[in-house]
Amino acid sequence: MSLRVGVTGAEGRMGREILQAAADRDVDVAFAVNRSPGDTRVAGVEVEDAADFEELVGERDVDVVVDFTGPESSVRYAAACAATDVPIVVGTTGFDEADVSSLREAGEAVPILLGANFSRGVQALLDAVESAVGNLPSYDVEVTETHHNQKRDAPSGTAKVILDRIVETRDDEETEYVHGREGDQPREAGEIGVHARRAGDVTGEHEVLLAGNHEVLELTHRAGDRGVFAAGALDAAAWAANADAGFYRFEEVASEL
Ligand SMILES: NC(=O)C1=CN([C@@H]2O[C@H](COP(=O)(O)OP(=O)(O)OC[C@H]3O[C@@H](n4cnc5c(N)ncnc54)[C@H](OP(=O)(O)O)[C@@H]3O)[C@@H](O)[C@H]2O)C=CC1
Ligand SMILES: O=C(O)C1=N[C@H](C(=O)O)C[C@H](O)C1
Repeated sequence: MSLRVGVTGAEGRMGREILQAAADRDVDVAFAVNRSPGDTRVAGVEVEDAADFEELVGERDVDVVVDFTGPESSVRYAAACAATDVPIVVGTTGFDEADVSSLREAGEAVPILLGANFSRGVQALLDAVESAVGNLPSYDVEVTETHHNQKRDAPSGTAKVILDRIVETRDDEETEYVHGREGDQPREAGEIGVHARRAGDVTGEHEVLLAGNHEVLELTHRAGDRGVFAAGALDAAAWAANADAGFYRFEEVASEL
């Protein structure tokens, strides 16, 4: 039987990609919602009002919800999923610690799968970063991300996951993030520079630069199309639909998909 998904943020950049990818791979759409639904259909699917999410997720036959919206709504949708026993894959970024605690709490009732980047290439980038940082412990590290001019959160969710991986690998309590630099600000030991650029319609780029000992290593991922995120999110949805309740991160389960 084919997977039945509920889609939030259906008229957003990612919501549209998810609905198109669902149509392309014969995934059924139980419902699609947007905060301010327009009159048009997206990939042949009628878009309903996100105000009715709690009713729709309880009443429609849905295996898993796929959510790319904003932190407030994702927390609300995850709580409604927990109350109705429906797993949810969350692609939204920009959460604060309280939001993540709320998502974890929802994970006590249903599978909650959080992924800041559903591309396969970024999962490989994380492994490459771990290897490079582990092998070059004394090198300076700078992380730069570039996105389209409509992106709200900075640094990107992916950059934060990359930073977490660097810090876990270094295991150095002195590490401090420096977001951009200005004025008289020489580099301190233990610093990791973090740079967020916003321009045009760039889909998403992440670069990790390691420099020391008269050499430079650059590890870069560029997404050419949002379809890579949608494909990974639907793979994750198929996994989450059959998982046990719990709070999962995409980078922990990606190799199983
Ligand atoms: N994990 C991954 O692989 C990826 C993650 N993302 C993340 O997904 C999220 C959405 O990105 P994108 O599609 O580009 O954004 P868009 O702004 O294009 O779309 C977001 C959609 O969700 C709705 N929405 C936004 N914020 C809220 C909110 N607070 N409450 C309710 N509805 C909301 C909007 O509806 P309305 O227009 O009515 O407000 C809109 O339709 C971002 O956090 C982004 O960083 C993006 C790409 C890949
Ligand atoms: O907002 C985006 O567009 C993207 N957001 C994600 C993030 O914040 O890391 C993933 C991707 O880079 C595109």
